[in-house]
Amino acid sequence: MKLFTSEQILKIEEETIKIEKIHSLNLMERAAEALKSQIIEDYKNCEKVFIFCGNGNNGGDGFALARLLHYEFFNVKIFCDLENLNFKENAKINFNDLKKIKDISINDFSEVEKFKIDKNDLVIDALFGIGLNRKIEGKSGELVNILNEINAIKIAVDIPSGLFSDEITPDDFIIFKADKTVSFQFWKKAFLYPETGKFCGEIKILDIGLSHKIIDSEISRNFIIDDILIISIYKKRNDFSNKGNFGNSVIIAGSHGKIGAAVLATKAALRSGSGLIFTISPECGNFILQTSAPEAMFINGGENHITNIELPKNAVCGIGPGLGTDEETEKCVLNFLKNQTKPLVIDADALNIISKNKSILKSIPENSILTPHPKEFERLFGITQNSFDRTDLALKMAKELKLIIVLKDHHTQIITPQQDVFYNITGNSGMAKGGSGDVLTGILTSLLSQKYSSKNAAIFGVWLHGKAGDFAAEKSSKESLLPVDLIKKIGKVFKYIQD
Ligand SMILES: NC(=O)C1=CN([C@@H]2O[C@H](COP(=O)(O)OP(=O)(O)OC[C@H]3O[C@@H](n4cnc5c(N)ncnc54)[C@H](OP(=O)(O)O)[C@@H]3O)[C@@H](O)[C@H]2O)[C@H](O)CC1
Ligand SMILES: [K+]
Repeated sequence: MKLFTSEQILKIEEETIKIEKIHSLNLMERAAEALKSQIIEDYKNCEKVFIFCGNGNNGGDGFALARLLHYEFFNVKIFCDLENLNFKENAKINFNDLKKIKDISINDFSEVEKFKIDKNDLVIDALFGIGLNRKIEGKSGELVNILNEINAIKIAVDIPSGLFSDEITPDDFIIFKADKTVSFQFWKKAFLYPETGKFCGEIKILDIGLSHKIIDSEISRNFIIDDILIISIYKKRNDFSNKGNFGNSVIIAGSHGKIGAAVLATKAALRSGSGLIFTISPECGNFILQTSAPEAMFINGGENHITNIELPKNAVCGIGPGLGTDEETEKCVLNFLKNQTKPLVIDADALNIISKNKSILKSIPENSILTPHPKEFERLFGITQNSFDRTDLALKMAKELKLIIVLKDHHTQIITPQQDVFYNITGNSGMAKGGSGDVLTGILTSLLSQKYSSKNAAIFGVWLHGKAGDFAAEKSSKESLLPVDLIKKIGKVFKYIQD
């Protein structure tokens, strides 16, 4: 799914109106209908609904929703700025329609504290949408501050009021804190970054029937990884095949005390479809690896840490988990990287070694996949002001070095040398634990060895890793989820794609 800026969304909206020969009011009605259905689905037993409306089209959505919910027997109360009824056209039409319904009370923002709002009531924010262009101040600002203190179920229409859709919102802005954001047709960039996403709660995207023809022709370099994209990437296994058809994955990982990282990466690679798996690890891990992952072949790379890397034929490598940064390992890894010609997966301590020897970056084979978490990224490429800027710097580095950067975060991004950004929306906070990254390295190496392009391996692997985490968390809980649980769910994810 493409990710658009607010300007592009407006354009798509206008062109849909033109080619479908409809009035913009129809789109507002569709939006309100979709909102109503979602609220009935999620909160049908909720009695009181408090809707707060601004003067633009976001407010118009709120007025139209109030009318529709009233006809569904909800007790609806509307709040707007009665001292400034300077509405945009469609908001005005819906406001006037609402005034005709005598059972809906219309109140001024300043009256909110006269009402008893219960924890099971709905507070709906339709103050500002993607048209926000400055800080919320004055009466609306005071209102948002009050709403943020109320204990109720809080829903934002399209985007929490006060957030910019496409860029970082300054720290001093007043922003509605939603439990759920019900947004129209597209994800917005603000939902995907930690600084702004924390205001959005759960995200629900509603189809309001904007023209697919227009959406397809509108160019974007930003994408949400959805099931449609994954199905288009997934390569069905040919029945007439043998282990030689699915590549040789080589996991280069582990050191004394960190053999677990090698085990996790190896097991994840085994579960992700590669034909043969080799693990290059120090001798101290031999018994552990052979016992816990007997399907993989052990190659001795040193005594207690890796000092020597000898690859089998046709190897596709993933290097880094648990290597440590011993001087000998550092020398060995740098020498190894210098001599590679095929794309490989580079993670964890291999990234830390590169950070200390940045000149090696230029020798890394094109289209290799680097998987830094924010700290590793900072060590590699420098500090940025915020996570939006981090994406920009990653784009620059991916282009300059011709590498795929997997920027690990709550919504991990896959950044390509061609300057595309793919945002992942699978995964959960239960995966924020040591060892999860090792599992990802195993999956990515395995996919790369099966001849997925680097870009597709990164997109597919990151999505698969998150989806496995979601399946695992469903079964137990985020707290108790372990990286080994992800590995156990990889099979279920493949089954999900095939069905
Ligand atoms: N995407 C779609 O296809 C549809 C979207 N809908 C809804 O429409 C809003 C966007 O509506 P819009 O009217 O463009 O914008 P807002 O409602 O967000 O804001 C209205 C105006 O408010 C002014 N503004 C901006 N920031 C502030 C502020 N901090 N304080 C006060 N006023 C502010 C600004 O006007 P100015 O002239 O003052 O600059 C805005 O124009 C979208 O989010 C959806 O909810 C449709 O209903 C369905 C189709
Ligand atoms: K809003």
